[in-house]
Amino acid sequence: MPILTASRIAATQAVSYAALSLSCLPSFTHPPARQVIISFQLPLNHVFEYFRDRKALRRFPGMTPLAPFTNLPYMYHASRGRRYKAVHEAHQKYGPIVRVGPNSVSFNDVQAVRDIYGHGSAVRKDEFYDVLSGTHRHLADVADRDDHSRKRRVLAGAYSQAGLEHWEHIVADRTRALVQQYDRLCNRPVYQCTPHRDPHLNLEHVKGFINHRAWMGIFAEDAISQIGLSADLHMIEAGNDIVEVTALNGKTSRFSYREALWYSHRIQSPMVWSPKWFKTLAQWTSWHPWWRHNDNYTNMCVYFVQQRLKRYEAGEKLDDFYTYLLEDKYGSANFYPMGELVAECSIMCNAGSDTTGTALTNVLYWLIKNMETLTALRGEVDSVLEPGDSVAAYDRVKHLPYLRACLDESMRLTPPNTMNVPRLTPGEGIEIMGEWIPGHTTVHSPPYAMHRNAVIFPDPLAYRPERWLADNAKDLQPHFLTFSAGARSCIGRNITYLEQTVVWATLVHRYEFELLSAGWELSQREAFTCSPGDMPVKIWRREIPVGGE
Ligand code: HEM
Repeated sequence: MPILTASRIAATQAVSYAALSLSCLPSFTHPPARQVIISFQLPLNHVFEYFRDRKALRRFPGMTPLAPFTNLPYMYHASRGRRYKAVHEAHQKYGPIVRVGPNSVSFNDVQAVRDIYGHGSAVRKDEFYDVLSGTHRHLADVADRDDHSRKRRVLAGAYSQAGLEHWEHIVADRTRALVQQYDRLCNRPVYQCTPHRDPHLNLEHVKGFINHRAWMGIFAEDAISQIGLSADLHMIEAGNDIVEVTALNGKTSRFSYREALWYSHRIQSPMVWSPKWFKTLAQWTSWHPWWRHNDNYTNMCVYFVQQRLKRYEAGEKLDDFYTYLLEDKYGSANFYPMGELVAECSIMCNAGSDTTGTALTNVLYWLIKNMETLTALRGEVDSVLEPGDSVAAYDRVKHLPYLRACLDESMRLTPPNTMNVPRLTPGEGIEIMGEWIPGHTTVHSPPYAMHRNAVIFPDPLAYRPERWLADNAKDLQPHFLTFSAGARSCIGRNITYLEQTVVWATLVHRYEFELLSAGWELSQREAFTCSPGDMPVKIWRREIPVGGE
């Protein structure tokens, strides 16, 4: 712990008296004058806390000069969708430990990943999750360890590698529907915008192209609704992700699943980085139309669960995630409250669609930009599939090393989850990277920056799947933070690999692709996850060589 010097104590006391004198303003002060004084008091308190430095965090460089005083710079970058880049740039400039807010420190080092996220670490989920949670906690936002273990045990079978056989046929079926659409669009390409539309794109100019971003979002949403709740939304067949939902008040509405999720992320993601202010800021911005999307998303989850419960009560035997939630392994009802069932639906439809849709989009971008890689991948896929196979059988492609390396390399360069997933140090404090961090401090590691460490990933900006096949490939894993790490890492990673593997083996086997132009770049914008913008792609059927011709 740091030792206070005499000069530091004097400075601390001086600021302390200034702040104290303001907070003890006599009640007879004229109201407007009082407001003016209070508006000065707020920033002064921040300055006071900075010099007081109770937690000795002043030893770490600030992400910006203002960051040690206020969360505003972090929130500002979040509102512009480039928080992850600002953190990366700060680490490049100042080193592996950077203070990103008055009570928030980012650690860009694998030792920190072990200390913060590792099994056995005493940190817990940050207040960030508390303010975002609803009446009931779900698997991702529950802070209590026992409650988390209980939830994770209940769902473990559904998410396990062995459990994948239950979902393979759904993924194959949805991929088949996608192929039917892409076959149709080969002849008559139709460009559809999504919430990720790029304002700089001249839409006239993209005639003859499909929006691959939109289709990957639709695929992921359709697949997870079916895997999770047996909800046959058939969005791929419809060619859009419009859901029709009856809310508890009996009102029926139609809206885009993706829009509901995306705009509710957009409105919440900047303000949540100041958890103490979140509720106030939400109230102040309650007029904003994006909050309506948040309501839509909640209504959608409630509706999905109601529909699923109706089928359960009618005695229908279904095979989906909800079977695990509704009954134990002996078939006895679990009787979870409705709020908990809705909360689990919310995380499943969110984490299970947004991230995978993003990952599926990014892979194609990197493959088209690196044609020799695409050719090598095709060679591998063609070697195990027949020319006439319209959908890749998972059994044939699940162990293809180059395919897996292509997926991992895309998720390294463009991790769908760029967020520094925040954790709170325990009351007694902990040591991170050899530094003592006092209790109740927000700590985290940045995937985007970790994945650009040139020592671990030489030539870090190059898309080079071969690095995942090299002799030292195992050593890269602890630096790969796409799915976070430890006991709270992603439980859905087997599901997303299943989806990505089948979709990409199928698509590279069947189609050729072209971007709008050689220099065209895919935009990325972070809300909670980092979402690619719309992606115009020209597709056409391949002439598949028969018998190794
Ligand atoms: C490329 C795809 C995916 C990525 C990049 C990803 C990433 C992550 C990350 C970084 C976390 C930790 C979040 C935190 O600590 O706040 C997480 C947790 C979680 N993910 Fe995923 N995920 C993906 C796919 C999925 C899928 C397909 C599902 C569901 C079907 C899913 C469900 C979950 C759940 C329930 C948690 C909470 C786990 C816990 O706290 O025990 N994810 N994911």
